Amino acid sequence: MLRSKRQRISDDDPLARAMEPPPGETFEERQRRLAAEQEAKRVSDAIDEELNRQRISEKKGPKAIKILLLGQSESGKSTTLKNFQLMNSPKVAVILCPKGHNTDPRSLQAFRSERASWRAVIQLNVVQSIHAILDLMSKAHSSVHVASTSPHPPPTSSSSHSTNRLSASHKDYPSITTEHLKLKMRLGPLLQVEAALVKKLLPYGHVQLSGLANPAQSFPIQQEISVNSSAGWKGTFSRLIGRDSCDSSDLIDWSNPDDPGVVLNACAEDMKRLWADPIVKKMMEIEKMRPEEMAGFFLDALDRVTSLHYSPTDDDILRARLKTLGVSEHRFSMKTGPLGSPMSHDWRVFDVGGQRSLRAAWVPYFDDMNAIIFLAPISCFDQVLQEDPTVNRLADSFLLWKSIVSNPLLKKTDLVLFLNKCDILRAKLASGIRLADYIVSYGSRPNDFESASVYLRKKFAVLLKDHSPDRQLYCHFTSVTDTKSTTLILENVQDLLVRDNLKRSALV
Ligand SMILES: Nc1nc2c(ncn2[C@@H]2O[C@H](COP(=O)(O)OP(=O)(O)OP(=O)(O)O)[C@@H](O)[C@H]2O)c(=O)[nH]1
Ligand SMILES: [Mg+2]
Repeated sequence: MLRSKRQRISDDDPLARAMEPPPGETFEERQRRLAAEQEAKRVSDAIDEELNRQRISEKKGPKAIKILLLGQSESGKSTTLKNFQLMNSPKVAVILCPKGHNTDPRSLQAFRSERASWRAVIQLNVVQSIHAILDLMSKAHSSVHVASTSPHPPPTSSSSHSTNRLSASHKDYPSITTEHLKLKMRLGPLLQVEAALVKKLLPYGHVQLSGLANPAQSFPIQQEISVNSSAGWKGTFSRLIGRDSCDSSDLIDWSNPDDPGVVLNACAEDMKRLWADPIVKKMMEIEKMRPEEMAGFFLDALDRVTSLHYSPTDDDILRARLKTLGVSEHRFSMKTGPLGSPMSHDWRVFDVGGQRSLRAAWVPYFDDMNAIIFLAPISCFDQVLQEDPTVNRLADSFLLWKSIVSNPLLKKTDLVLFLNKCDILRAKLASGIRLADYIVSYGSRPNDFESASVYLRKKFAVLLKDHSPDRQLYCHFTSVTDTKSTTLILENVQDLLVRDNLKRSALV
């Protein structure tokens, strides 16, 4: 009975039928068949084992190479990160978006979902530059007014931006006219735009008041917004508009009368008038205020950035200023490798906030990094820290570099030094600002970029030699707002780190 049931199953099941011993199999034939089956199983198990081994080793993989970006606030860390983003964007020639806001297909890929958010940041940067100039005008006005009614000169209080500058002790401002006062009034609506833009970004960050409150000025004091770059602020404006698209600038409702761009466009001529005004220029000169060297400077592109259909280019995004709060991690998979045989590597780049109060948050990341890119803005020799106006920015960079190179947790970490903002240094020295007036030891050396940059590099090299003598100095002169040169430098750095990584894994 049992037999007949098995017989039925094998009749129904083609696999069972195929596996059945051939009818009338002899003892020798059976032995041969079983041996063949055993061999087939052995081969199959070996294949499974190999596949399993490959899966495990893929999982373990070559470890991601981790880079931590360090440096004081405004040194260019987030801008360097944006360069990594640009390098990592797929270089496809197909333009998927219907509206070609930017002709570089690479850039369409890199920042496309963030463009509307960066537009708002740039608008805020523009408004804040104008705000700073208006503050200065108010200050000059009140100081001239006080001087004309008082036998004593007014005390010198600094404007919001001049707190970042070692300012002149004696201020002899030119008088402003009623035309200036009218201009200031007409620019009033920009303050509402500023408040609205700050409010939109606020849920993702935090507002800091910068500069000193001046009771004589009718404009409120400046606010600087900082965001946690991992907090999703870049989607803020897309979400406000409410839909998803391939390029977030396609989501901007150009006909919305409440769009900040409308007010900026309406105030464009007055902003240009203010920026070109000779009396305002004279005031800025006295105050040593040079907006063109400040973070987020767009006053030389007012026609473009205030146009009704303005959408930021990559260069604009690189120049936009938004202070970082906290630490954020960015993952890239890039083809890099020495000897002309590019391999795909996973890269993790960590961006941090550089302001003094945020530096304690760097330490937990120290023991797990392959490399640190340390940014020192060497153009800042005549500026002070925003968070502590008693400290010179260059002096702060030297101290910070010293503490990084001598930190025992970073003993095995590669250090790459970017002496940044070389474009600003070059322009500053060419305009007659003397390095020797701020660094006495510079002495009578020529006040040109070549001599100054070599001198400053040497200062950083000496600190490394004194505090970490076994380490080699990898140093680059950079202007990280220039993507072309920065891409070459970052490729060079990546090459160095891949080689180093390979060397280390060979030693392990
Ligand atoms: N002209 C010029 N501007 C630069 C350069 N590097 C950075 N900037 C600008 O300087 C401003 C500050 O740069 P960020 O990259 O935001 O500075 P950060 O180090 O991230 O600053 P925190 O986030 O405050 O720590 C931005 O507006 C940049 O566009 C440079 O080499 N040249
Ligand atoms: Mg930053």
